[in-house]
Amino acid sequence: MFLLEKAPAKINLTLDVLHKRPDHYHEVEMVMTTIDLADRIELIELQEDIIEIRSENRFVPNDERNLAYRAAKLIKDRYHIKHGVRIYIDKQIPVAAGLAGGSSDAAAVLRGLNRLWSLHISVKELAALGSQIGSDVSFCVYGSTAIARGRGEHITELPAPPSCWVVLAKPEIGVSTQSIYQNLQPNRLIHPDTAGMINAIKDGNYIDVCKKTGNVLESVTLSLYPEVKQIKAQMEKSGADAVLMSGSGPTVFALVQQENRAYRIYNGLRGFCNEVYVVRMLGSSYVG
Ligand SMILES: C[C@](O)(CO)[C@H](O)COP(=O)(O)OP(=O)(O)OC[C@H]1O[C@@H](n2ccc(N)nc2=O)[C@H](O)[C@@H]1O
Ligand SMILES: Nc1ncnc2c1ncn2[C@@H]1O[C@H](COP(=O)(O)OP(=O)(O)OP(=O)(O)O)[C@@H](O)[C@H]1O
Repeated sequence: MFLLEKAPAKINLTLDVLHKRPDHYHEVEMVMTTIDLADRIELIELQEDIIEIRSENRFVPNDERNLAYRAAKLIKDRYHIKHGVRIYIDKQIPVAAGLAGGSSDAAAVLRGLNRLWSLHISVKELAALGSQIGSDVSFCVYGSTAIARGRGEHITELPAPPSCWVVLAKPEIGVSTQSIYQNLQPNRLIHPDTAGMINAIKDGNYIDVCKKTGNVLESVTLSLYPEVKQIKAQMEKSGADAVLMSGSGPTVFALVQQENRAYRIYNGLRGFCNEVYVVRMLGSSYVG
C-alpha cells in the first residue's frame, strides 16, 4: 500500500504574544493560513516494523530528529501498529524558514497514516496528537485558516481569506524560534489587532486583511538580522499591499491582488535574495 499527502506551508497573518508561561512557552494568539507552496509526502507501507525517512534535501534529518518520523512513531505506538512505513519527503518548503515546513510534514504523516491504516481518528484527535510534536503541528493538521491559541495548539477554524498572490523571500540565514521568543520583551510589545483581522477575514475584506497584519516577533528578528529588514523594505518599495515576516522568520511575505504586481516584487528582489517564490494563498482545508 502506498499513498501521497500534500504538506502546505503556513504564513502568520497575525502573531501576538499574551504572556510568558511558567512552562517557558509563550501564550500566543495568531491567525494563520496555508499557501500553495507544499512538500509532497509519499507513504509506503513496509512489512518490517521500522520507520524509514528519505529525502534528497541535505538539511532534512533522516532519523528520529525528523518531525515526520516522530509523527509516525506516535501513531504506531498509540495504535499498536506492527507494520512499518517508508516516508519520502519531497522538500519544496525552505527549511528553518518560519513556514512550518517540518510541522506540516508531521501533520501530513498523521493524516496519511490515518488513511493508510484505516484508523478513523478524528481531525480533532489528530491535532491533539500533533501538539505533542510541536506547537505548529495542530494547525497544520487542519491545513486551513485558523486562530491558534494556547502555545499554538488550540485551533478555531476560520473561513478562507480573500484569495491573493503571496510573494515569499527567504534570506540565506537560519533562525532559531527558541532564541527569537527568548529575546522578546513582553512589556514592550505593539500588539496586532487580532479581532480586527478575524472580522476582516469573515467579511472577506482584502484591504482590511492587509491593514490588520502584524507579528510581535518581527521587530526581534529584524533587529538581530539586518538582511531581513532590507528585504522587507525592498518589498514595501515595490508596491505590496502588505509585507510581514512569517512566524519567527526569516521569511518575509508580501500580499498583492494582481499577478503582474507580484512579479514586479519578485523582480525587485533580484540581487537581494536568491530564494523567492510567487504562490497563491490557499486558506481552505485539506481534510475531510
Ligand atoms: C513561531 C511559530 O512558528 C508561529 O507559528 C510558533 O509559535 C512556533 O512553533 P514551533 O516551531 O512548532 O515551536 P516548538 O517546536 O513547539 O517550540 C520551539 C521553541 O519555541 C518557543 N516557543 C514556541 C511556541 C510558543 N507558543 N512559545 C514559545 O516560547 C519555545 O522556546 C520552544 O522551545
Ligand atoms: N520534516 C522536516 N523538514 C524540515 N526540517 C525538519 C524536519 N524535521 C525536522 N526538521 C528540523 O527542524 C528544523 C526547523 O525546520 P522547519 O523547516 O520545520 O522550521 P520552521 O519552518 O522555521 O518551523 P516553524 O515555522 O514551525 O517554527 C530544521 O533545522 C531541521 O533540522
